Amino acid sequence: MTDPAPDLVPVTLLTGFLGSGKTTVLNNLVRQPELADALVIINEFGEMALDHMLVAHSTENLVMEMSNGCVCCSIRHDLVKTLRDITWRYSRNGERWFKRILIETTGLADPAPIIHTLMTHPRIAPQYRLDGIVATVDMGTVMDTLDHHQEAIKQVAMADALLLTKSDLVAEERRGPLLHRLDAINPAAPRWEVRDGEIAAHQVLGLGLFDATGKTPDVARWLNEASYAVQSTHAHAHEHEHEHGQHHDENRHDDHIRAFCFTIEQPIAEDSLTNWLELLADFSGSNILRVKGIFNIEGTARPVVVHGVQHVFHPPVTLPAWPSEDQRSRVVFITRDVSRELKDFIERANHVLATGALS
Ligand SMILES: Nc1nc2c(ncn2[C@@H]2O[C@H](COP(=O)(O)OP(=O)(O)OP(=O)(O)O)[C@@H](O)[C@H]2O)c(=O)[nH]1
Repeated sequence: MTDPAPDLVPVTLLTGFLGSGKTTVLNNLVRQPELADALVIINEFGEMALDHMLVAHSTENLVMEMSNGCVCCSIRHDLVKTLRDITWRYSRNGERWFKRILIETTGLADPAPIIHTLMTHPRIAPQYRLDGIVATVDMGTVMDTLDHHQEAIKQVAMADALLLTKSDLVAEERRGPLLHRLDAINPAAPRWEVRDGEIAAHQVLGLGLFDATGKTPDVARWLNEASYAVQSTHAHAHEHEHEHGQHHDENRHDDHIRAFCFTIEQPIAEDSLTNWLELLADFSGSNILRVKGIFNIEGTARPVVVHGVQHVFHPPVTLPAWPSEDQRSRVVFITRDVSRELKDFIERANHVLATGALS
């Protein structure tokens, strides 16, 4: 297990569908003192690179990436190159001056490949860590967007925080169904209503579990397992479902998203966690969108946290202390297209965690 590594540069990913207000938010964020030492990377797709003109950041602190070709491949390639080069390109007197990075992705991006690059690339992972995924959601168009665009659902499902933009354009009676729909996709992420990009930097920074100030990280917020209506039982799963009696169009993509939370009462063996991580890493499907867990390991006083995007996991991190009285192990899965096979797999993973037995 590793200790939280304050020397890794935190990276915040700002995602959200086309026109959902990312640049407006970014523009507001970069004026705040917390982001004075941030390097901003804007990834634009296609011919028209306009976003950077809208961002009121010193051009010294701004990197524009232009992508053509396949969104996912070119983003991955460009990002690796940019992140590799910026340490020397943006150093003063031989020292890197920026303390954090903010990446605005193109609205069509699936965030997963970008996150995988940050977490696994041999030249990138040792230098950077994902601080959080923030997704803007245009309240005016989100229903339609979610109906038609898988990427938008993935952006919402994977986010650590949702910024609900343009609420001024939404009639009061439309808000309920809209929030309900977001509940079904990502019940745990905190949501902030944002008018014309106005959001305090501290609400979108430090969403991960590392805290350079040495404070105990806010695991409760990170895991937010209360939103899954967890009742304490032994290794028991609770599925976050739509409310009964609700009728949805069967073909709606986001009806395929489910969130599960497991709680394990007894401390678990370290081997169980190792086996569990191996099992998940071997899982070949991409239908596990996000996994987060906090673990009480036998014989240790400090909790271990793990988080993964699809089958890629950050190395487990030992926190300085338990953040609250609750010292049970808890795991959250956000999944897509929950087939019988996927359910069986999650059950098996759960069993491995509770017992350590791989079969
Ligand atoms: N009414 C209203 N308009 C907003 C709000 N936030 C952003 N907008 C407008 O929405 C439009 C799109 O905002 P952008 O910030 O460019 O969106 P984006 O996600 O960066 O767009 P792409 O880069 O094209 O994906 C702009 O005209 C903004 O002025 C809001 O809270 N209310």
